[in-house]
Amino acid sequence: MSESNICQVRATVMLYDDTNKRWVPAGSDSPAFSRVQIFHNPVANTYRVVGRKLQADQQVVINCPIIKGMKYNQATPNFHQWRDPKQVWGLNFGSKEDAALFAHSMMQALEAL
Ligand SMILES: CC(=O)N[C@@H](Cc1ccccc1Cl)C(=O)N1CCC[C@]12C=C[C@@H]1CC[C@@H](C(=O)N3CCC[C@@H]4C=C[C@H]5CC[C@@H](C(=O)O)N5C(=O)[C@H]43)N1C2=O
Repeated sequence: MSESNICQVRATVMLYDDTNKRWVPAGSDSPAFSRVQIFHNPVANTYRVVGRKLQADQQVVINCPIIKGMKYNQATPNFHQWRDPKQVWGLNFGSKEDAALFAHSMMQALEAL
């Protein structure tokens, strides 16, 4: 099924480690930038956030469905976060413009679900 890419930004993808009450970089332990995209599947009308490390290995560090009614928290102009059933995701954006672009697409997706 073809998915269209509705936005693409640079961000460090983080997960909140509830046990130790701290943020850890998603994927291997190097907190490096990833290319984070929101994909839309128009047939199923589903959206998901996919992030791949910008480094050579292109490791997928996030592949998270956007769930109807999800709360997207813009904690600061550069750091946004949301909960999924299992964990809390955080995006530390490379720029405030990237953060605003991603938030706009996320809001569009949440409104369309
Ligand atoms: C009801 C609910 O779920 N509330 C959630 C938030 C939420 C609300 C509504 C809908 C969804 C969600 Cl997810 C909640 O509050 N959560 C989710 C897990 C973590 C946290 C809990 C406690 C800590 C205290 C401090 C605060 C925090 O984490 N930051 C402050 C703001 C930016 C600041 C920026 C960057 C990151 C990079 C590393 C660390 C640092 O800068 O060194 N850091 C920070 O310190 C960041 N917390 C949270 O956000």
